[in-house]
Amino acid sequence: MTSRTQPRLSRTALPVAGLKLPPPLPEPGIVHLGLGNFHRAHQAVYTADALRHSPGPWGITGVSTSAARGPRPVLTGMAEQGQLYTVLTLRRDVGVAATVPGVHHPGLVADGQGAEAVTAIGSPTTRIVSVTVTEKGYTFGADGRLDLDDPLVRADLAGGPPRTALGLIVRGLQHRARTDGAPVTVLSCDNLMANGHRLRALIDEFVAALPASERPELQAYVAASLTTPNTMVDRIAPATTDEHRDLVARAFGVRDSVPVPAEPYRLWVMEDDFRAGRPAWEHAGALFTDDVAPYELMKLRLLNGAHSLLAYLGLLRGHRCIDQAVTDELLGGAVEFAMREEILPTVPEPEGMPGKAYVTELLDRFANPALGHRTAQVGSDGSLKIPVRWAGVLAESLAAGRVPRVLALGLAAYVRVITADDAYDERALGTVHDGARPRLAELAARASGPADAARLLLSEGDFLPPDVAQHRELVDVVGEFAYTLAVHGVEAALRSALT
Ligand SMILES: NC(=O)c1ccc[n+]([C@@H]2O[C@H](COP(=O)([O-])OP(=O)(O)OC[C@H]3O[C@@H](n4cnc5c(N)ncnc54)[C@H](O)[C@@H]3O)[C@@H](O)[C@H]2O)c1
Ligand SMILES: O=P(O)(O)OC[C@@H](O)[C@@H](O)[C@H](O)[C@H](O)CO
Repeated sequence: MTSRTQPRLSRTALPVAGLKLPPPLPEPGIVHLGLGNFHRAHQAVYTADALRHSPGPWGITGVSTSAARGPRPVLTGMAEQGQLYTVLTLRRDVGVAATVPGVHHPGLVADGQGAEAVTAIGSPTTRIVSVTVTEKGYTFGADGRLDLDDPLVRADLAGGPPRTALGLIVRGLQHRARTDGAPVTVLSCDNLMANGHRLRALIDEFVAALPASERPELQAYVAASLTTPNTMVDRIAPATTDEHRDLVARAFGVRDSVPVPAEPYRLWVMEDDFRAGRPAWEHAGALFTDDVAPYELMKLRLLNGAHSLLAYLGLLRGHRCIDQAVTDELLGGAVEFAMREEILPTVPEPEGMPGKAYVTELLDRFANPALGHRTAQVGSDGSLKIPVRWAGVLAESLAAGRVPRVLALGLAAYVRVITADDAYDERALGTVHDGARPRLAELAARASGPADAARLLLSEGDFLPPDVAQHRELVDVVGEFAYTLAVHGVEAALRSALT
C-alpha cells in the first residue's frame, strides 16, 4: 500500500529510491497531443534514451486532449511530481524494473487552454507535433472523412480556442503560416493503418472546410512545410490501477500517482520524413524505413487483431485479463489458429520479421500475467478498432474464396458483447465502452433473434466496408455463430469454429 509518509516522486527522491536520474530537462521541441499511457511508455522512453546518447532540444509539452470535461489525473499527477512518473517494466518471471523518462515540460489542457496549445504548436521552437488520441480523437465519420456533423469539429472550424485534435493541429499550423512559416512534422502514433496519410487527409479536409478567406495561405503552408510520416508503434501499456501505484511504493519507497505499466518489448518503425529534425531515436532502437506499410499491416492485423479476438471471446469466457484468455486452452488455441491460418496469409513479411516467429512471440507477450491488461479495455471502441484490425483480413480472405471462421466468430462475439445485457459479467470484468453502442443496440432491438441481430448489425451497423458487410456467406456464418453463442454458449461456438 502507498503511505502518506513516503516521499512523493521527485528528482531529489530518485537516488534514494534507487532510480536512475533522467537527463537534464531539454528545451521544448515536441508538442504531444494525448498525454495517455501509451505516449508515456513509448515515445517518451525512446526520447529519453535518445537524449542520453545525443542531447538536443527535444523536451515534450503534453496536451491533454480528451473532449470530455472532468479531472485530468495524469496532468495533475505529473504536475505534482515535477513532471516525473515511473514506467514500470512488468516481466512475468523476475521483479519489476522502472525508468523515469523526465522529458516533459508542464502540460496543457485542450479544453480550457486551447489558445495556449495553439501557441505551443505554432511556436518556431516546436519541430514535431506528435499524436496519440485514440481512434475517436481523429473525429472521422463512418465514411472515414472528417465528421463535419460533430459539434466540436464545427465549433473548431468556426474559430475560437480549439478542443479537437484536428482543430488544435490546424490552428497551430495556421499560426505558423501567419508567423515565421517554419516547417514542422505532425506524427501520428495511433493504431490506424497508414496513420500519417490518414491524418494528413483529415488535416486537408479540415483546411478545406474553413472559410474561403482562410484557405489559400494555409494550403500553401501545408503543401510546402508539413510532413506526416507513417509510423508503426508497439508496446503493450495497459491502464494504470492502484496495484501499479502500490508496486512503485513497495519496490522503490516513493509515491507515484501516475505510473505507467508496460511490457518489456517495444518497437517503433517510422518513415524518416521530418521537416525540422528529430531526436536521434535510432539510438534508442527505433527503425527508419521508406515504407512502413508491411510493418503496420503485420502488427495491426496480427497483434491488434488477435487482441480484439481475445477480448470479445475472453469476456464471453469470463476472463478479466488478456493473459487469462490466451492461456485458456480452447480459446488460446482458436486465436492461435486464427493468427496462423486466417490472418498470417494476408500479411506481407517485413524484412527481418518472419511471420511465424512473430506469432509465437506475440502469444508469449499476451501471456504475460504481470500486465493485467483488461479484456474490457482492449474490447472498448470495437466499432472503430474492428475496421482497422479485422476488415482487411476479412475482405482479402473473402475475395480469395475463404470465410475465416474464427474471425467470423469474433464478429458474432462483438455483436453479443455490445448488444446483449447478459453477455458477460460487467461487474466482475469491467465495462466495454463503445460510442456506437446505442445505435447498435437499437438495431439489435429490431431483430427477431440473435442471428437476425448479427445480420442487421453487419449490414446496417456501419462498422465494416460493404464488400465485407454484405458478403452473403460471411453474414450467414456470423449469424449462425451468434445463434450458437446465445443458445449453446461460447465453448460450443469455439468448437464449431475450429471444425
Ligand atoms: N496502450 C497501448 O498498449 C498502445 C500501444 C500502441 C498504440 N497505442 C495507441 O495509443 C492510443 C492511446 O492509448 P493509451 O494507452 O495512451 O490510452 P489512454 O486512455 O491512456 O490515453 C488516451 C489519450 O487519448 C485522449 N483522447 C481520448 N479520447 C479523445 C478524443 N475524443 N479526442 C481527443 N483526445 C482523446 C485522452 O485524453 C488521452 O490522453 C491507442 O488508442 C492506440 O492508438 C496504444
Ligand atoms: O490501445 P487500444 O485501446 O487502441 O487497443 C488495445 C490494444 O490492442 C493495444 O493498445 C495494444 O496493446 C498495442 O497496440 C500494442 O502495441
